[in-house]
Amino acid sequence: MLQDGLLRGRRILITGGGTGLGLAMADRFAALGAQLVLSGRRAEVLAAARDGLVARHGASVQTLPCDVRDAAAVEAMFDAAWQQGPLDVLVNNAAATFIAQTERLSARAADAILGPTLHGALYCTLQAGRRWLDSGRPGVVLSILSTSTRTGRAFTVPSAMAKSALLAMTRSLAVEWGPQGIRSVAIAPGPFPTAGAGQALDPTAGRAFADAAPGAGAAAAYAANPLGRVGRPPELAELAAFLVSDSAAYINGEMVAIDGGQHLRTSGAEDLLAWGPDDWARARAGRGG
Ligand SMILES: CCCCCCCCCCC/C=C/C(=O)SCCNC(=O)CCNC(=O)[C@H](O)C(C)(C)COP(=O)(O)OP(=O)(O)OC[C@H]1O[C@@H](n2cnc3c(N)ncnc32)[C@H](O)[C@@H]1OP(=O)(O)O
Ligand SMILES: NC(=O)C1=CN([C@@H]2O[C@H](COP(=O)(O)OP(=O)(O)OC[C@H]3O[C@@H](n4cnc5c(N)ncnc54)[C@H](OP(=O)(O)O)[C@@H]3O)[C@@H](O)[C@H]2O)C=CC1
Repeated sequence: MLQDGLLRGRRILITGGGTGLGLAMADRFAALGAQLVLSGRRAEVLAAARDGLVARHGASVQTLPCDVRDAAAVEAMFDAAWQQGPLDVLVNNAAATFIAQTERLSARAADAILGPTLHGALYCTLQAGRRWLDSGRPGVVLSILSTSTRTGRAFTVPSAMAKSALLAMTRSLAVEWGPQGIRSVAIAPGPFPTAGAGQALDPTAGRAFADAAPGAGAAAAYAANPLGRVGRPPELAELAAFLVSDSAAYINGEMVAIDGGQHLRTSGAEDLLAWGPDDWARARAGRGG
């Protein structure tokens, strides 16, 4: 249990902060006293997240709709955030993925994943880093990656590539920006049953990526995990709160996996090797394509 008020007064921008793991982090950071800046493409999703955080914690929450694929829009978002006060922490959480046979990916499909996941996180990191360096302020960049950075992952190749590149960014900036008081850290989640991940990774409804309680469709996913379950978003949020806080002041350039040890056994995607053409056709149809 982290100490009350651990993040009091810290201003933290979370990309993709209106849903899933981003919202779980926002909730925990707010409970620990942080002021939040939430970004994502959908203004109405951000507004609903802000209303909930205000109701639950009386938190200070700024919402800044932004498509992180657009470098100019990212710069404008950081200008708007900094106008209300300097940020202390950037959480690179926004990302996109879907399962697909790699040889069938069009260039647009690859870019739909690389754009937000890799370019978006880099654009945000550059904007935050420049402002911290110019003002001599310390800062923390926390990037939400994936255990694919350790295992690779079949059928989600652009996502695995983007997350691995961001791990390289985390390690490189730890050295380059560390002397100026800017820490770079990362979390590699295993399967956490958010709505976004379910939609992106399990279009055939419950085969491999099911909801929190073990059921028939989820049996394989649970059996694959040494701890016999998927992750709970508040567990990841607790780790994130620790890593961005001063309690982790000597952690720099490190990635922490939170997956019950699953990646030591499987990347999570091997079951898809058994899929035949009908399975893939159903998966494509599941997204309306
Ligand atoms: C089942 C086993 C899995 C094992 C899992 C193990 C452990 C889990 C590890 C998980 C690691 C990472 C997880 C996550 O990132 S979860 C977060 C997921 N959240 C999101 O993806 C939210 C954002 N998503 C989106 O915005 C969209 O879903 C999308 C990614 C599709 C992007 O939308 P956009 O509007 O930009 O894109 P378009 O619809 O215009 O499409 C662009 C091109 O991409 C092609 N496409 C789209 N979907 C698919 C698909 N499912 N398969 C193949 N191709 C796809 C589309 O056709 C366009 O290309 P073309 O113009 O050439 O047709
Ligand atoms: N859940 C899981 O099992 C795992 C998740 N992860 C990582 O955790 C993070 C959160 O995922 P999760 O919460 O599950 O999924 P979500 O789909 O809920 O989160 C993705 C968020 O990113 C935002 N986003 C997507 N594209 C853009 C864009 N172009 N510009 C700005 N924001 C964008 C979405 O908001 P909007 O659509 O409004 O823009 C959404 O809030 C991601 O980095 C994911 O890769 C890693 C491993 C496993």
